[in-house]
Amino acid sequence: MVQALILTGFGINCEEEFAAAYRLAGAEPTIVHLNQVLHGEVSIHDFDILNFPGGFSFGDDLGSGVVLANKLRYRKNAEGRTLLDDIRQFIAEGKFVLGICNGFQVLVKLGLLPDLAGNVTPEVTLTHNASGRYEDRWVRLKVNPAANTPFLKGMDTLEVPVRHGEGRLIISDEATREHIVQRGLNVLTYCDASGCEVSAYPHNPNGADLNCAGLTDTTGQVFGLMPHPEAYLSLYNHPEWTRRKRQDPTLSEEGDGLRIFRNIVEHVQQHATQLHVEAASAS
Ligand SMILES: NC(=O)CC[C@H](N)C(=O)O
Repeated sequence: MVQALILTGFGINCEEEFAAAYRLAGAEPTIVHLNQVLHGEVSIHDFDILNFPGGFSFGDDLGSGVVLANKLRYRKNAEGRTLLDDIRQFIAEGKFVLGICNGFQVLVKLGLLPDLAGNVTPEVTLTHNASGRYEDRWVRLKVNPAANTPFLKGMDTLEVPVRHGEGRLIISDEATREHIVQRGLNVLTYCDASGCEVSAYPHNPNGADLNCAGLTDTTGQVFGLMPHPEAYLSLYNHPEWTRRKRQDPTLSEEGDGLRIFRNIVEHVQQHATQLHVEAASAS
């Protein structure tokens, strides 16, 4: 069974929704306090997908995700390794990392997204919404057709809620912006009800550069986004479900967000089967 490690602690608060998403997608979720990983009681290497849920880690002090990212970058275990060292090895082994909202902020502040140069130096940042306030509502996203990540395979648009105060992506360097666009790493943009990209408020809730709601790294194995797909697992999570179901009784009872979790779980399953077949034919 595909194993998903879900980190919690220090003010992270979406771990149960993450676990529900992976359970519905056919994986086995394990929720673990970050300290258990930092103290060597749990190894990320026993898992296939490493997950950073949303929340208010360290009360958003110094900027959302900053303290948690620094803990991963600088705190050394008994062998003198940081968790960032382990995460880099995890990615090099072909495994997957997902960060949502505060989790996305951690991956960006850590330099794992977009990580164009491969040296985990932060290249972009996420800061306070241009509206100057916390945005808590539903948005629609368009998947970049150039996206090359199993998380978004076969997807075109999706509706999901946002709830954040610091979701504004800033790309201050022109060369970085060009690289991101050329490689299709800006995998999600805000759009209107008809699926047309719209960068104006309120469609784009935070004023993000490139109208960007989510990024991947160059391998497509690391994926982060501001909106919350784990909060739309069932049609009944949506405020308009009664109206929609009345209009179309055949409407699927699955929420749009579940697709992302199904995608990555299926990808890991297929890859495991492929390795199994290769090992069997080699022996
Ligand atoms: N829902 C969240 O993860 C919020 C992230 C962060 N605390 C912010 O407000 O931007």
